[in-house]
Amino acid sequence: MSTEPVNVDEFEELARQALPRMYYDYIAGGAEDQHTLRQNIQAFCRITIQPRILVDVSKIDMSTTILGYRISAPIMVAPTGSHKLAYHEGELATARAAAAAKTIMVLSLASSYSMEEVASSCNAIRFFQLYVFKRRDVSTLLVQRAERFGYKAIVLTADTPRLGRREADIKNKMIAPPQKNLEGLLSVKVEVESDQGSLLESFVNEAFDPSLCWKDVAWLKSITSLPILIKGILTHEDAIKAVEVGVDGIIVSNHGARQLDFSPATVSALEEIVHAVKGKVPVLLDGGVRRGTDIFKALALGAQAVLVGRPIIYGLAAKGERGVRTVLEMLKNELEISMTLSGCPCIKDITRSHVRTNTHYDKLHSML
Ligand SMILES: Cc1cc2nc3c(=O)[nH]c(=O)nc-3n(C[C@H](O)[C@H](O)[C@H](O)COP(=O)(O)O)c2cc1C
Ligand SMILES: CC(C)CC(=O)C(=O)O
Repeated sequence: MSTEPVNVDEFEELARQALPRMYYDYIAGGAEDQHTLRQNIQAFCRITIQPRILVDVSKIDMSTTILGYRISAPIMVAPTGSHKLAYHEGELATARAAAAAKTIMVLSLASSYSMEEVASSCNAIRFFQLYVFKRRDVSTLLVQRAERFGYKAIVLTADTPRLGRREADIKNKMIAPPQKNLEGLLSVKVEVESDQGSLLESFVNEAFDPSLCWKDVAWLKSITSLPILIKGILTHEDAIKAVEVGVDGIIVSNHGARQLDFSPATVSALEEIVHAVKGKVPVLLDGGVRRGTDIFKALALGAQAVLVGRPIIYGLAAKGERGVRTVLEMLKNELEISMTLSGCPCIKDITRSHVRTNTHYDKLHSML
């Protein structure tokens, strides 16, 4: 029997075997009771796909355009920090795999390799994810470097005024991994007692700016000409505000359930956000995407693309660059078969009527 993984979930077990416990727990874990972590996956399971038959599906075109950039399929690499914890070539390997898959990589500010090193290692289309520090001058400098080194958009992560309570990291006394982008600018070392729990949490709580608010989007716009996406939107109220302050895109995200436990599963928040946005800016989604059918469902509910977080790191930990390539290929292949079997030759053919959410079934059951 082959031990090669046949789906994305199987990479998680390989990664678990390959990684020191502290790192695996950090990557896999969510906040507190991890309720939202489970719901991110389960909410997809409550949606059914309504296939159409007798459609010519001899050619399937998964390509799409995000902020004017053509990608081979609506599957992007989510920003996740510290890829060297998983594999020595870290984000350099991830970026090469994203380039091979002809998709967009969102590089985390908290990357192990610097944004300049990643830029020169591949020709992937790259966006840069930003955290705003109390030291605004540092964030400004990072944005300017990203623009200079060919990053095509800024993804402002807005759900992290402080770090969520990740109990495994507290128990493991998770380290604060080095962040190459901050070298010479900001130290990740914090003054704490040695038995005080997660050092990453201490760093974030000391360095990130919890006063960041809507008016600061104007500040961000004043320091860059790049398009700005806001990551971490979960309500229609905030989606409307984001459009009002003039962002160029929205990422529906609960940070992989690592911040506020009991925040909604992202796919269950998607539709109200799509309705609120009324097509004015693209809406993307991340959280719990593990199958091509998940991607199909998110697109049917109005997302323009999805981003994938943990599976990319699991691929990296298990098999380096080849692992990330395989993860992206698996998701693409699965999306292709989902589109074929549901009668959708192109991305635009996937519509709201191709899925049902469980509310339909609840209604049906109450009628029976
Ligand atoms: C190990 C890890 C590190 C992360 N680091 C960042 C980060 O630096 N910036 C950020 O905006 N989001 C970060 N995220 C959140 C991801 O961008 C994304 O929202 C989440 O992983 C999506 O859920 P999924 O892992 O179920 O695909 C991180 C997630 C993980 C698992
Ligand atoms: C806070 C960052 C350094 C990493 C992050 O966003 C995460 O661990 O979820």
